[in-house]
Amino acid sequence: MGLGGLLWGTLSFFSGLVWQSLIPYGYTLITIVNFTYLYFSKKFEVVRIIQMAISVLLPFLFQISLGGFIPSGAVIIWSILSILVGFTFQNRFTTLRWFIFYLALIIAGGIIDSNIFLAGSVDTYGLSILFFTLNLCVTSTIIFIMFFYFATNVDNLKTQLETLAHTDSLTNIPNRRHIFEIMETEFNRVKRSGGTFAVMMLDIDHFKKINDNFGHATGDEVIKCFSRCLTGNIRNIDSVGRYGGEEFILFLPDSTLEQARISAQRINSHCRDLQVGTMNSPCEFTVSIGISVFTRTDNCIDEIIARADTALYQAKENGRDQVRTNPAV
Ligand SMILES: Nc1nc2c(ncn2[C@@H]2O[C@H](COP(=O)(O)OP(=O)(O)OP(=O)(O)O)[C@@H](O)[C@H]2O)c(=O)[nH]1
Repeated sequence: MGLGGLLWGTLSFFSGLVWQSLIPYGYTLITIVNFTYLYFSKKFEVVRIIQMAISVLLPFLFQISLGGFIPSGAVIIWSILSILVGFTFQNRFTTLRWFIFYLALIIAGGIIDSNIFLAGSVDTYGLSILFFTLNLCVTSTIIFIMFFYFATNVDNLKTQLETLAHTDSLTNIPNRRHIFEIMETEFNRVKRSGGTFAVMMLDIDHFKKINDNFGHATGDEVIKCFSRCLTGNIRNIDSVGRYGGEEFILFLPDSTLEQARISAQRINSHCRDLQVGTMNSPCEFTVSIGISVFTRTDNCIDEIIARADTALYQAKENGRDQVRTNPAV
């Protein structure tokens, strides 16, 4: 766009429109200053607004300086191009607002240029301006709708991809990466502002035997059943994620070791009552749970997870189907 301003300015300059050429040259200059400012300040929002504003307003100013729509018709295409480029670096509804602004300017410009209000009637020149305005509004709206539709599809695809990248496909709960992101954010918040949280590692006991005895499909059903049990037994501020295989992780904000232990025991005993239907006998399962809490000396979330993992290992070593904390309580 900056290059476009440079070309337009040069074209105008050598066509004898010396002072008018300052407007596109000004556009190029502001663009360079704006992007240099972005490079150093990283204030994307400010730069975005300035760039969209000059992209819509300066072509109109250039047009006025040339004497209206007819002598400068092509310039206005510059604006619609800038607005469409807006789709790539801002929200599509923000782009829509800029487009409505652009349409309002075109309509206002067309009406003023046609002289309809001053003259009280419209002559052949005025009529051609009004037709030109109508034509411009219709074609730019059609082009805008096409781009808006395309941008909507891209946005929907982006949302779907984000959901896929964050969700475990078997259980529909956050996957390992996403639960880590959640825990890391909360860890940083608690480290800075104070507070506490607990982390629970949960593992289905002898899951290999379930697979071997009942088949892989029943194994998958057990994982889903356990996942439902977890989501049904947590507060809405807690987060659950599939850590991998038959291992899950529960993140409990504002919880002490004792509170987390009570919650873990509830999950542990609830699992004993669960059954997954199979062709033969129902499949029952138990879980082992290890818990730890945030301490002020922790430097990263992995340290708390490692402690919970040690507690889980102890629960397994001690005969499974039980809850262990680290430190022990
Ligand atoms: N059905 C099914 N099995 C899985 C899935 N992910 C991992 N597994 C199986 O889970 C089993 C885990 O076995 P182990 O790590 O030995 O653990 P375990 O048998 O539960 O033994 P303990 O944890 O010591 O009680 C492995 O056989 C994996 O192949 C899955 O998504 N579905």
